[in-house]
Amino acid sequence: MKRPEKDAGPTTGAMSTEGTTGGDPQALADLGWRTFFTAQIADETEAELIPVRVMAVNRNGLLVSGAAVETTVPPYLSIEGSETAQATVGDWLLVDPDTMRPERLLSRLSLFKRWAPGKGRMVQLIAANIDTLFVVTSCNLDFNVARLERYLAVAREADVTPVIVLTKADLVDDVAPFVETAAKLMPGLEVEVLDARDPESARRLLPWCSHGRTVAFVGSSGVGKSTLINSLIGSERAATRGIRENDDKGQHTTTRRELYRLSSGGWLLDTPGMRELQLTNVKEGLGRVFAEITDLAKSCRFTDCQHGDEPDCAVRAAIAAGEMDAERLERWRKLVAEEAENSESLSMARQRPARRSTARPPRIREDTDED
Ligand SMILES: Nc1nc2c(ncn2[C@@H]2O[C@H](COP(=O)(O)OP(=O)(O)OP(=O)(O)O)[C@@H](O)[C@H]2O)c(=O)[nH]1
Ligand SMILES: [Zn+2]
Repeated sequence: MKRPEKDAGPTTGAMSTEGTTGGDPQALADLGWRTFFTAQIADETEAELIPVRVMAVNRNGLLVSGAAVETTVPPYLSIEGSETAQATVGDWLLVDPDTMRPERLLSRLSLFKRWAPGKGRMVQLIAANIDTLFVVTSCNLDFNVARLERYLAVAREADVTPVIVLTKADLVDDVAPFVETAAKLMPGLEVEVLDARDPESARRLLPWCSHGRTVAFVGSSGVGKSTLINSLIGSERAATRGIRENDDKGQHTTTRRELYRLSSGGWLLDTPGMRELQLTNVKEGLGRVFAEITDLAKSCRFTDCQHGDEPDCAVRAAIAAGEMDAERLERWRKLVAEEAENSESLSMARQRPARRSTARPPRIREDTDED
């Protein structure tokens, strides 16, 4: 199926919502609705349904918001056995206005998921319809290009635009080498550098956090994510503290994952799953991050060239000519190997349990509090 065009750019202003009857178009646009979703409404019957966004996944249902609607609806379960069979936080659903049952899950702009081994668990959905992933690292000890490339690959695999955020700019004499190194890690990559403690400097992230846009943060502990999030959430900062305190004490929380409103009109998706993004099944993402290697490899003599000692290797020729960094190739090699090993060990772990009938759809499981 051909996907409708996504709306482009971080600073896109008003988003069209014509074609829905789910209430005030502006209220829907505020929640992140855009033409990509409108275009999926098939017919008049579907136009009668109410579009709602999943704000949190609870044990007993989905907390959803729409235009003048905020309620809990039963879990969405489709008969199709695929990753579209369940709704996750950030998803858009069409619900029946009379029964308030979810009737349809709309195609996603992006999807973070992870593969889990054992007990028939396969795909765990983490979050849908995130526009921007802020990959946070500090301009000091935490700065590690291979780790950044790993996050970038996971973001690109999920169809999310990553933005590198370099914090602790105040602790180094010269930020230029960090910015320069980071910017080269992926074609078109944007890099922001700031002191996360300064609320004025956190404003640098606002272009991605405008009305209806959804963002998430990843990065090692202590790099400044919470500090930045508190600046962006503004008056609603207590909400974030709330989940953190609950998580830290391991308390049972009914809404473990949620979308938070940012003072700029955007949404922050902050979930434990986001903080544990893994390098599995991200072959395509790696190809996009290391686009120059993927491109050069097309000119290697052998289609399966490993860019080692094969003759007529275009990648090694580029390194010899000083057009490419040998260390970059080395990191690519390691990440590809790591990705293959992780993905392989997961698929082995999945095959180990007694085989089920092939007629049965793959099981999809949300990550719940037992994890
Ligand atoms: N000097 C300086 N300190 C910072 C900056 N950003 C964060 N810090 C400090 O670093 C410490 C850790 O910041 P947090 O915002 O808690 O880091 P985090 O990424 O949320 O860490 P986790 O919650 O463990 O994931 C705090 O004491 C912050 O005040 C910065 O840009 N400059
Ligand atoms: Zn080659």
